[in-house]
Amino acid sequence: MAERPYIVGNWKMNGTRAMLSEARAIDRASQRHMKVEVALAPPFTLIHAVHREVEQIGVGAQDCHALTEGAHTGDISAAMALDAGAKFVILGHSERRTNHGESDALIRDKVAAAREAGLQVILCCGESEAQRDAGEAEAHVLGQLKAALPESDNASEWLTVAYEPIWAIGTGRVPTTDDIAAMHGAIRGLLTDMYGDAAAETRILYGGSVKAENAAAILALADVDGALVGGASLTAEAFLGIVYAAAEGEDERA
Ligand SMILES: O=C[C@H](O)COP(=O)(O)O
Repeated sequence: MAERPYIVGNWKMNGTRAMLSEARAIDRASQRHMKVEVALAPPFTLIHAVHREVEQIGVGAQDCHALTEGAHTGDISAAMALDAGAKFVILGHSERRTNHGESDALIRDKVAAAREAGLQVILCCGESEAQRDAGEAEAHVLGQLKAALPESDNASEWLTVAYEPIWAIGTGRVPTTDDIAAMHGAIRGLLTDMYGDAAAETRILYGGSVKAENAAAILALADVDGALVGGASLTAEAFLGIVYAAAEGEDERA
């Protein structure tokens, strides 16, 4: 079991400087709950501003290019994200895979680029509703991870996995706790096969319609080490409800 629960807010394509007050409020409140690690991934345009605004929480990017520099209009390299204040990058999110046609091979290259630059990686995986209905969810998710991860490396120092069933993202629908636990157990098994006992330290987040109301039940599951939160990370009030649920869970376990 990883040391502290990790609650990460992914602002997606939301946020202007007016939202810095939300980041500040999240940061200040999180300082009173040090048993929980909290981070935000704002859009590229706000990484530097959020980094300057906060004292405690981590700041990350939502994507990076697989190359270090060059003629790639509109793209951002891992080193640029790091320079702006990011300490991690979310890679392989289903919205990148769907909207930008990102393949497992490209995501593998991006993971390598992020590591080379010194960024931690939150690697996303998740099945569609059709894949789950066909009984292919686990094979699909494990296949995504195998395709994107290096085989001989101690990943626990830089890797976080986020399991996000596509059909649960932004829909208000959440898998059963049994289904979440089964998938997280399977992911832990794969990481252990790949990286040995150190895989116990790799955090596996759940993402998909996490809110204050369902966070405690999800975070209490075996092999769920935190949450990747979209919509409910856009206001301090909603996001902190999840942070507080994680903190209360830690208090109960203590
Ligand atoms: O990255 C976050 C996930 O896609 C979850 O988004 P959501 O909390 O809005 O369902």
